[in-house]
Amino acid sequence: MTTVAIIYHSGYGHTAVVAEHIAKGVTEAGGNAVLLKLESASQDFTETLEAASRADAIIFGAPTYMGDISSPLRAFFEATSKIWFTLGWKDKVAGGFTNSLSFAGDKAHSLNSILTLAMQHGMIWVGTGLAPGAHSNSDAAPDVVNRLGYYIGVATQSDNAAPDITPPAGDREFARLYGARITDITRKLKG
Ligand SMILES: Cc1cc2nc3c(=O)[nH]c(=O)nc-3n(C[C@H](O)[C@H](O)[C@H](O)COP(=O)(O)O)c2cc1C
Repeated sequence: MTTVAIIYHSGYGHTAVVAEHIAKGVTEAGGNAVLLKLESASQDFTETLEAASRADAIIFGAPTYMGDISSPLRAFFEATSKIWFTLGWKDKVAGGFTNSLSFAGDKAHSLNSILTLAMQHGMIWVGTGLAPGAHSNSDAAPDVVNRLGYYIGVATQSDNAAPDITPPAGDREFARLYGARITDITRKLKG
């Protein structure tokens, strides 16, 4: 079975909702989703590194804080340097997601941080593979998939409200489709 590790941080629960919908997509596509939540920048990453190394694909996610990925994911990235020395994750499939408050909010910078890490490891990056869901603000209703128009990875937006109601349905569906896409592509590549 195709195993997809989803390694993410979420300070207030909104990015966790996105991670859970990616996992749903993985499962629905017949894959084995392994959700690995990072708690802090100073935690011991040993078990997460080992679980990631066992997976066929790794999807990294974090909220955008101050225009970049939050510090636990950055610390985890630095902890992958020993794996980088041996190119241990070369040709694993990779993807990324981020959530933030603003519609833009410099989320592209966070996705590029994740993409850079994946490329340093020689991984095979999978973008969203979706057309933009909206071409104007008036089209960008909460139930529209890819309403922010992202291609590198999944970008979602949550309001200052509880994570059971935000990010909205279209963003959750965007995440679910991405999990399924990465599972299908990984299966084609790895057999
Ligand atoms: C320290 C901090 C910095 C933030 N910086 C940004 C930012 O640069 N852009 C943005 O759109 N939202 C920013 N936000 C808002 C968060 O991205 C937003 O609340 C998001 O839903 C948090 O996700 P989480 O619940 O998974 O932690 C910031 C929030 C915090 C706490």
